[in-house]
Amino acid sequence: MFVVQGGKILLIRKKRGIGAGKVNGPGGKFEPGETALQCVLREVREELRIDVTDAREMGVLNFSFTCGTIPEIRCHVFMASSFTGTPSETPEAEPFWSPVEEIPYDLMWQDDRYWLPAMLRGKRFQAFFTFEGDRMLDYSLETEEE
Ligand SMILES: COc1nc(N)nc2c1ncn2[C@H]1C[C@H](O)[C@@H](COP(=O)(O)OP(=O)(O)OP(=O)(O)O)O1
Repeated sequence: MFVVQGGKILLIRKKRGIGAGKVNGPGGKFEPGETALQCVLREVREELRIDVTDAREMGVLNFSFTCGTIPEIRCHVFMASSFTGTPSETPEAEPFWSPVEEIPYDLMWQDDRYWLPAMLRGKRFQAFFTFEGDRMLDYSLETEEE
């Protein structure tokens, strides 16, 4: 989930789980029976203690890993601009606001720099990425017409 307000984007330093130590948006794994929207709203509440009120799904990321022991990940990406509550640090995440022009891509998963700029221009997208550990090997990206 990427909340954007007044030219700033709400990011987290992830403290545990997949991608611990990286900067990302809040998010996490489905619980049984959840839709993607229910999942992301719950994860944002758990990780940042806020309730997003206008989530919209913008795209899907498909990750595969060369090692064969990590299962493929299908990741639904949402954007929003309003929420209730105050973003707060939790055992899972430390929130911070970044100017949209200064997103710290070098601290994020390598795929983010390929699709996040298009999403921030309001474009929906679908992408496929192959990773070897933390290193991105290959990708394909489809976005809506500019
Ligand atoms: C492989 O590349 C990835 N790129 C990006 N941009 N994001 C990724 C990548 N791999 C995983 N993610 C995202 C997807 C989720 O938002 C988190 C993974 O969260 P995790 O499964 O660790 O979630 P937890 O917080 O542990 O969830 P539970 O609370 O359900 O255990 O990273």
